[in-house]
Amino acid sequence: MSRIARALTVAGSDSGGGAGIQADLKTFQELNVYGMSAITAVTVQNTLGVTNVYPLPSEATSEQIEAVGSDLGVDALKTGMLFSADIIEAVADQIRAFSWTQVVVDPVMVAKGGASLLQPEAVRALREVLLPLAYIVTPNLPEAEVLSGLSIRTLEDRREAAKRICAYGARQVVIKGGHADESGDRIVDLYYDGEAFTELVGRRIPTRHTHGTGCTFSAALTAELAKGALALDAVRTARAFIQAAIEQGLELGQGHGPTNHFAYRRLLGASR
Ligand SMILES: Nc1ncnc2c1ncn2[C@@H]1O[C@H](COP(=O)(O)OP(=O)(O)OP(=O)(O)O)[C@@H](O)[C@H]1O
Ligand SMILES: Cc1ncc(CO)c(N)n1
Repeated sequence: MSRIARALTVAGSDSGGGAGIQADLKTFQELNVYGMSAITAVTVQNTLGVTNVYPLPSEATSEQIEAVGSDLGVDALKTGMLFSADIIEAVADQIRAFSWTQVVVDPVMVAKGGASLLQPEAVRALREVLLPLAYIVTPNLPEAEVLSGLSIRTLEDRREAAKRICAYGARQVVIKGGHADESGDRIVDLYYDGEAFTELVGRRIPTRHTHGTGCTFSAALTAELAKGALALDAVRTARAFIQAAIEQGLELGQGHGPTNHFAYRRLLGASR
């Protein structure tokens, strides 16, 4: 039997189970990848929002990465909520020490309800220390504005922002369109590989249950890279995964509920 692909998530814990480490591990499992985690912070969170954040010392994250990297091995990893510049530096040191290249950076900054998941003074470290190590970076529109320093209104602005983000050293970027024009009936995620743009157009699903969409999308992308997929193929699968997960929502909680991490498996089962 060939060895199972292994993915690591370096992110925060979401007690509500829809985002963060929990969403990542569920997604890895659904895509037949062995999942591991290095926790950066514990959030007190449900579908109504984040009520507290308890960051871990950066050594705790660093040691978790070292423990799994030196023993189980990592084919691809993603970063999510990193919270502080110290944690970003520690994660970057480990990525360099292991010479990992299949690195997805989801530059998580703010939770849906507005709680800060990244200290403002850590943005610079994210841009200057982590982006150069990223194989693919997956900002939403507000995050792309912060990283690029541009205000993004049109698709042309998005292209310019993607170019600037790649200029910081990221190999490829996907600027996600979830936050664009809420009334439109389509969503465009823009992929840029440093040379060419690809627009991934999908149907916007009218729902408030979109908690953890970004985490789930970047986790699916990481799982596909761990299995050896090419970048654009991995992006397409991740889109299909999140589309199904939003479409077949679970209707849980009183606020922004989680997506359905089982949905893609059911979709594949139905097409067989
Ligand atoms: N209502 C929707 N219908 C269909 N696809 C969606 C919808 N909302 C988001 N997506 C898709 O989900 C993925 C994540 O996009 P989004 O812009 O919501 O990320 P995010 O803001 O980082 O998410 P979060 O911070 O909640 O984890 C993208 O591929 C996007 O196209
Ligand atoms: C722990 C955590 N990471 C990321 C997000 C962004 O969705 C969240 N809400 N919580």
